Amino acid sequence: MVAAKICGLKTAETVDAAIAGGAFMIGFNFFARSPRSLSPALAGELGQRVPPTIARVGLVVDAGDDEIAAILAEATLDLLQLHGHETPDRVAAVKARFGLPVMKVVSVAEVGDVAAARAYEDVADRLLFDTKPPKSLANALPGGNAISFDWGLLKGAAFRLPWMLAGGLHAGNLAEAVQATGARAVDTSSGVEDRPGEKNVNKIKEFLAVAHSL
Ligand SMILES: O=C(O)c1ccccc1N[C@@H]1O[C@H](COP(=O)(O)O)[C@@H](O)[C@H]1O
Repeated sequence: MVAAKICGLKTAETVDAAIAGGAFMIGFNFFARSPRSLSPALAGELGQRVPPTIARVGLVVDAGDDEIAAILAEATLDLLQLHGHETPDRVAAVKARFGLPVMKVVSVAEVGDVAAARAYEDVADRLLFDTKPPKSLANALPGGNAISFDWGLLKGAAFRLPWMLAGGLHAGNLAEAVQATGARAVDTSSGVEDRPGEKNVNKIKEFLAVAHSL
């Protein structure tokens, strides 16, 4: 069984689908430019539907302390996903200031990017490997672009922290991605949508069923 996180949820119906399907984490996106972003107040409300066995993850991108504090004032979160260019020192500072575990996203395009994850092994609680947004993609988001990276780059890699795979994952490519990387946890956002920001409960269900079959 591969553990799965469903990210970018912003309705009760889709949160309930992720819970019913057995997601081990659900993600709320606070990056304002994303079609998946929601207000801290709505995340707080939706988070109350989530049982304590499932982690509520808050996704932020290069957020300052004030922004994170404003989110946490309205939404109870169990984990912060830092999806920007946060340095190891910044990761350590966020953990110390807010007392929450941190998952650092490492953006991957080439083998050196995977090696760069080592710098976070002493400060983060988890790593998440996602596709580096291609320069050729106008208005690319820092993540959530439905693009996979070369999974072979992770083959045989071992880390001192639990890690997850993300980037363009959907029910149709999940088995191959897991086989290629050895990932035991995966994350998706656009792979369970009909269009950017619009999740489909059947796709959520299907993605989770495939993950749990692996
Ligand atoms: O989904 C977004 O809009 C987003 C915006 C800014 C940073 C990260 C974002 N999404 C995260 O990116 C990965 C991969 O997403 P996808 O499956 O390729 O759509 C995942 O962690 C998303 O939560």
